[in-house]
Amino acid sequence: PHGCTYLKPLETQSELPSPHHHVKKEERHSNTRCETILDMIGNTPLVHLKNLSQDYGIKCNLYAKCEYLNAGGSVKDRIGLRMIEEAEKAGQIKPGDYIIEPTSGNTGIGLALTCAVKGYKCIIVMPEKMSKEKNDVLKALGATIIRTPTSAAFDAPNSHISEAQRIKERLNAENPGCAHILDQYTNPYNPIAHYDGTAEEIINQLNGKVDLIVSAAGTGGTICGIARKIKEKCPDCKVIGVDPVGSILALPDQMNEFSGPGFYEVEGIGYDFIPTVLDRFHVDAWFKSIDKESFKLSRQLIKREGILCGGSSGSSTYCAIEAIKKYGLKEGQNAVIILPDSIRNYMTKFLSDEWMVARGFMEAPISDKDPWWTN
Ligand SMILES: C=C(NCc1c(COP(=O)(O)O)cnc(C)c1O)C(=O)O
Repeated sequence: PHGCTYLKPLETQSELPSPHHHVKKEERHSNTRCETILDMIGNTPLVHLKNLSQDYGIKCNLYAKCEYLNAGGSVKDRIGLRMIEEAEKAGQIKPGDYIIEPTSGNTGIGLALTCAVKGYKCIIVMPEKMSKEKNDVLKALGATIIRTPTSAAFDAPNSHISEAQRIKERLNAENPGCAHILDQYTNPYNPIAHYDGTAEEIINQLNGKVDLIVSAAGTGGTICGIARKIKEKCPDCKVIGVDPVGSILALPDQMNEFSGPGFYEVEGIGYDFIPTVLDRFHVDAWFKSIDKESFKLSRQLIKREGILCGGSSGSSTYCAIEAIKKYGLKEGQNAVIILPDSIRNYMTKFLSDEWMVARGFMEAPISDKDPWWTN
């Protein structure tokens, strides 16, 4: 039902751009007309990381799938829209209802954006750890935001998951059927959105030649949806999952043993339980990520490629470089990193030198006249 239309009339079938058509700058978006901003979810660009490849001596083609260029600023816009569309199709929700979701923020923004356009009331339940920037975007989109303790275990009564359930029950007690949790942790349309969308786009953008895909996991919807389609169309492609130290998503389980604090700063990835939508066996190999290297790589993507990405993008990029070296990807082979969200969510966090220095993620700049991008 959605779809941007390029206004330039195509005279004949032969003029239809092939799926591998490199859209020229003058064609892209300059004449796009959309019914709503929801049409600007999906079809994100795949960008060649030439400078970073040079910096790390990478011989294969290294690409970034820039999911931060979705309408709401993250990969989770895809599932926010798809979960609502499927619930509408199934007659489960109607405009005016409450859509409630436990989230680390980006799924919340994707849902709140869709709710704003379609006329739903949105209630987002988000752990305290998540940034003020996400909170402010959600507020601007008209969502009601409830914050929960970061340290609460997923099944504790004060976790974001339990709190969302309580709010839903209370609202339905007053007005039966008015409140719904679409639930990204169990909803099949979470991975399906990536099976149908993200994966197909990558395969088309690389003319069907994909040798490695690296994605950091939270619910696991992105990596599982992509893995299922890639294994069908590019069976030799390696699918690499990234899980932060302190989380338990990686396999084998021994990788998840650690002695340090369970807390990590990167937002959106890793959990203390295995989400239903995450089929860990679809992933060929898991790599563990740490905060310091994640933020270092995010800052390098910004500084060397002009790619204004978030912290988990650095987690995936760090592990992608490790994986490319481990598997010896050669010239002509294609590696893809999923970059889930943008710098917007972390302006007062990893983008701030003070914030980074205070947590030991970087040395204090030589002088305050030398902002981070000069050293
Ligand atoms: C689970 C949520 N986010 C997932 C996420 C991910 C992982 O995406 P998954 O498809 O959930 O595995 C990576 N990076 C960032 C910045 C994210 O926000 C959420 O926003 O509620």
